[in-house]
Amino acid sequence: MTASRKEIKVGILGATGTVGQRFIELLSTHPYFKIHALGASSRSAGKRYAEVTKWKLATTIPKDVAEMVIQECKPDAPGFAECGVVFSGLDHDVAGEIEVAFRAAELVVFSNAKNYRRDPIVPLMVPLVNPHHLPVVRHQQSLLGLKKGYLVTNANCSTTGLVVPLAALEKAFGPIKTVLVTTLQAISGAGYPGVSSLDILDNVVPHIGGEEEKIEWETAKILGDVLPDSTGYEYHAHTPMTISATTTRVPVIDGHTASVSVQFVRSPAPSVEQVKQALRDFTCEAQTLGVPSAPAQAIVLHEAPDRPQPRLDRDLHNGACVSVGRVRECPVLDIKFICLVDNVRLGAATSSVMNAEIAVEKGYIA
Ligand SMILES: NC(=O)C1=CN([C@@H]2O[C@H](COP(=O)(O)OP(=O)(O)OC[C@H]3O[C@@H](n4cnc5c(N)ncnc54)[C@H](OP(=O)(O)O)[C@@H]3O)[C@@H](O)[C@H]2O)C=CC1
Ligand SMILES: N[C@@H](CC(=O)OP(=O)(O)O)C(=O)O
Repeated sequence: MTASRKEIKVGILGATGTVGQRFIELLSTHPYFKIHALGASSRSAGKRYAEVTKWKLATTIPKDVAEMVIQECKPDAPGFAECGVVFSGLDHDVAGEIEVAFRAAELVVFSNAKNYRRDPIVPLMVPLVNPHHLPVVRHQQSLLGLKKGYLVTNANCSTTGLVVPLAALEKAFGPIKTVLVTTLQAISGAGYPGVSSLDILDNVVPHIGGEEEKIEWETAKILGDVLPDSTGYEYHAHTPMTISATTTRVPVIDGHTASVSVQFVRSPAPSVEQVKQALRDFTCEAQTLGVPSAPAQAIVLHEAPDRPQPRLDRDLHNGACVSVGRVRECPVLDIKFICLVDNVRLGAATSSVMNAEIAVEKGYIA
């Protein structure tokens, strides 16, 4: 379906960072996206990618990328104007102004940063859950007087790992009423150099600034509906969902784990076996569209009592799925389970790439 697509040139903003490096890795072997322009801060601009990037992946820097010269993050910097898609892994301190400048220059931007996730005309899209939110970009364009440019964001990495199993459960059993979630988040979530080794080794840090609030409100937007005229979103409006999140940082390099308890609106609640079956059976639009980065299985259900584990399970389906295990009855709510997401792949770069692939497949990228 996608093998015959013509090449689309892409740019990467924040190309030197933690998320930027995953973009490079994923896009350097992509069937039709072709890395064409790289942007980072003025500290890096004008220099060769390999010269300034503290490459932290086990793979080597792709040869042609290593030699590329990094540009300033300006839409008129060499290369960006020719790009059909610009991916952003920019620090949130600077993402706000830069991303809207690229959009104003009629470029299509897929961002990881938190800045515009709450914007009522910007899709907050988790590719395994809500590609049906994409049509709101047409309203975004008409409000801003744009013909081609628009902005789509993906979710916070912990939110992403949570909403995939929640979406599967809502699809099978109807609305969820209450969610309690406690995360154990990897250090790569804080970017590079991130959390100091003296803070995180032999330790658990029970606070990640702003993270709990993001999980709580983002989930409601993602699991909500598009308004009938595609001019915005309803935040899980028919049946308000109460979510309480606690977030912690743990000494894991990649992979955010979460302990989740849910209560359904319906009573009696589904059994543990029914919940497991619904998680196993979950399929999503990214898979039916057949986009190149879609995992063969969106949710991998683990039966072993000690799985999922970040070190053992984060690489499943190239980091593009969510692992779920330890599904059991909850004596307080209805059901509880553990889930795991690769925070830098499905939690960040893979979601942006898959979102853009979905946009290509649905005709939103020329
Ligand atoms: N890490 C993760 O698991 C996740 C991260 N995110 C989000 O993705 C984004 C990137 O995160 P991450 O890769 O971890 O961050 P890093 O700190 O590792 O990388 C930040 C990038 O932003 C660039 N940058 C910094 N300042 C400027 C500037 N003034 N102008 C232009 N570019 C600049 C840096 O370039 P230079 O090297 O030149 O300084 C670098 O490429 C953030 O918004 C983050 O919140 C979202 C989900 C998960
Ligand atoms: N805060 C997340 C990563 C992140 O950057 O999130 P956000 O994109 O929502 O700011 C973590 O530390 O693991």
